[in-house]
Amino acid sequence: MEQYEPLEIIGTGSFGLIRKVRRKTDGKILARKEIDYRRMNEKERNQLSAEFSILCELDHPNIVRYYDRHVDKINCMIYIIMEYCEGGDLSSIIKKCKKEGTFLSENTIWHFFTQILRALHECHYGYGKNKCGSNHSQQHITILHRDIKPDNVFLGSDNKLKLGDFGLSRKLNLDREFAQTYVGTPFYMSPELITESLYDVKSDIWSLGCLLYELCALQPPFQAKSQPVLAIKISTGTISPIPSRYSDELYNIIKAMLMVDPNKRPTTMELIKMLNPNKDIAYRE
Ligand SMILES: CNC(=O)c1c(C)[nH]c(/C=C2\C(=O)Nc3ccc(Cl)cc32)c1C
Repeated sequence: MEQYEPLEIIGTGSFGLIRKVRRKTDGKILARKEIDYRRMNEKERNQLSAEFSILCELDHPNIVRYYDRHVDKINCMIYIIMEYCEGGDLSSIIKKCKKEGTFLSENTIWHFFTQILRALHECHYGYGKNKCGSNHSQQHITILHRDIKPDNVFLGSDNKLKLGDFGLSRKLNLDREFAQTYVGTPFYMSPELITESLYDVKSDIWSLGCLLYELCALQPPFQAKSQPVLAIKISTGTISPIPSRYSDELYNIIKAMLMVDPNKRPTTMELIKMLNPNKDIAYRE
């Protein structure tokens, strides 16, 4: 770890904190997730191993780039070196709007949504990049993020959004295999998790719908003071309208992703096809 000069702590991720670091060889600024594995149980250590194997597979402009990992056995620490995102997370951007009494423009919301959708499409239908030397040939893999929320989407130095923190993610070998246990943020928990505790690609789509709703309304679509009441609200799937400043098209996409029946929710491919290319014209790559 002497390769990196530690700088300030910038946030917390799954299992540990996130610190800004400077790579000594070239001065490049990176982000380091620091995990004390003494405090981790067997299940958490397995999940961390899963995160690492997932990070090795992903290489996409809208996914936080993974660089390296180190184990410090003396201090029982694991360090994961990743891309630094100087714009911070979407949660801070939403909080800033609420504080200032402003809303994100529809154009910005389409721009943000398009990028997160591309990242999620890569997770659900991409091909492994095996960047860490594993010898499997490029094959289709399904990666469930399982904790899509504004805190896990970051703004990179290239002004691109990056889906991050795969600390709760799961790689599925079979497309329809379910990840048996649910973890993640209750606000964004999908109805099928409340009833059956099964998680698949359509559960990520639900969370993406919750995130898109929150970009518009500056609050989650389902809120309650207790988890049982929250579970009832989620199971009904009833949402309040988004501010009238936004188009019906935006509201319709949110409603499609928040269908209680997961089979009625669109896939990332169907969403990409629904998006009118003109919606992103201001930011076309
Ligand atoms: C107040 N903190 C920030 O503005 C902030 C900044 C400038 N960067 C971050 C976070 C990350 C960052 O910059 N790179 C990351 C890679 C993985 C994960 Cl899980 C998080 C990050 C944060 C939370």
